[in-house]
Amino acid sequence: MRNFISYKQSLEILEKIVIKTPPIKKMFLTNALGYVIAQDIIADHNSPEFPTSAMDGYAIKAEDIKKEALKIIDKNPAGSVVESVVEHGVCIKTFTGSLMPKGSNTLIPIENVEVHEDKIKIIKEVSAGFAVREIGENYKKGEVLIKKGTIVGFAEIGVLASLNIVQVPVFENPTIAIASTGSEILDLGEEQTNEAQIRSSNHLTIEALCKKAGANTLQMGIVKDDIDSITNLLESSLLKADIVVTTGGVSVGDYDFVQDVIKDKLKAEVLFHGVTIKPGMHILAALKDGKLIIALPGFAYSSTVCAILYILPMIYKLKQANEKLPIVKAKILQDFPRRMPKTIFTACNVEYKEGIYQINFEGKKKGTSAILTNMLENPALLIQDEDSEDIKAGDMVDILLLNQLK
Ligand SMILES: Nc1nc2c(c(=O)[nH]1)N[C@H]1C(S)=C(S)[C@@H](COP(=O)(O)OP(=O)(O)OC[C@H]3O[C@@H](n4cnc5c(N)ncnc54)[C@H](O)[C@@H]3O)O[C@H]1N2
Ligand code: MOO
Repeated sequence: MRNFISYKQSLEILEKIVIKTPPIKKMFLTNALGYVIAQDIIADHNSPEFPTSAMDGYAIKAEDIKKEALKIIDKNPAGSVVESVVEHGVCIKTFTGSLMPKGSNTLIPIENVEVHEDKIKIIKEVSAGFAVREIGENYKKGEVLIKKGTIVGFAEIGVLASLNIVQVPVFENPTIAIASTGSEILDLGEEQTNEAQIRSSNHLTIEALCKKAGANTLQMGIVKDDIDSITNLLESSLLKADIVVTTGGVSVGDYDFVQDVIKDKLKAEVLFHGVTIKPGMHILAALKDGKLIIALPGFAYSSTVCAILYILPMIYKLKQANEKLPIVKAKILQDFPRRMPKTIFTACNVEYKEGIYQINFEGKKKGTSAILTNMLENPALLIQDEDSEDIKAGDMVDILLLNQLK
């Protein structure tokens, strides 16, 4: 008899394991999108470095705001450094992005003045320091701007560019090898020769999930339920990848050989085989030569849910990203009794309405763990803990937002 463990225990085991992490490399800034920053990014200068005008207007001394007229003594376009100094009774025409001229501390916008020949008359006053961007307004020298572990997105690209960081230190993305097992499954385009054959979807669903999470993927192919073929497939996968994912062949059937290969042929260290979750109870995780093997059940919904619950967090861990599964609270719109003493993940529809997430089950099909179409459109997974009560309409529940997976 296998020893089934709880979902929580299975996560704790994976949290603790030590696997080889991919190395750090430098990437050209615009290619770094989606990678994880490998060190804190610290500002090496103040931004702006000098008081800078935030509007088009006239640089003045604040004390002159009530003066009858101020003489325009110079023009100060952005990108040049004006030599003239603002003394009492004068101003310098200054533009958005120009450095404030020496002696000035306030910018009076052009809308607030009347110009008479070489003089301005202030018709609407502003407070001292108006429209002046102070030194370090954006960031100060020594400030940690981007933390190690952050995924590079559009804002990070912009901030790195402003720091003139051309080569960004990032963690190499992990490589996931995906292998599908099953004598009945056919790859895309492969000719069907009997009625019992079905198209394999698992390998492509898992590849899509892994790629979206930023991992490199290797399709290792589809093999029949045969010990030697599965052994070869796993051995070659382990040489090439950080994590090897298989689907099929992990339950109790006569032809479920994946578990035998992992345990008896590869002699891998089994971390767990069997978790009290629905779907995915037969999941097996093992370590071999510092690499992780995760064998998922064959059913399409089971393997997809398990890939989300187990593979994605491992990718985040290997990439060393500060990333978590998007689990939020939602209001459930119908009663939902507890079906079994397991952690259950049920596909539902999610909508953001009246300031909260709301879930319903309209159009969701009931049946086995083969139903992947329940994950189309605006899906989420309702999470029922192992020791939870029956859910009542209107309760706030935990859901995993599938369209917000990284
Ligand atoms: N007597 C028992 N039978 C089953 C049990 C059990 O505890 N006792 N568990 C059931 C559960 S739960 C699951 S989940 C499945 C898992 O079985 P396996 O991991 O061994 O998977 P297979 O038997 O190989 O396949 C299951 C199902 O999925 C289809 N499949 C397989 N590969 C793919 C693929 N790449 N793409 C799409 N679909 C695939 C396969 O044709 C089967 O229909 O076992 C239950 N049985
Ligand atoms: O493990 Mo199965 O995936 O529970 O249906």
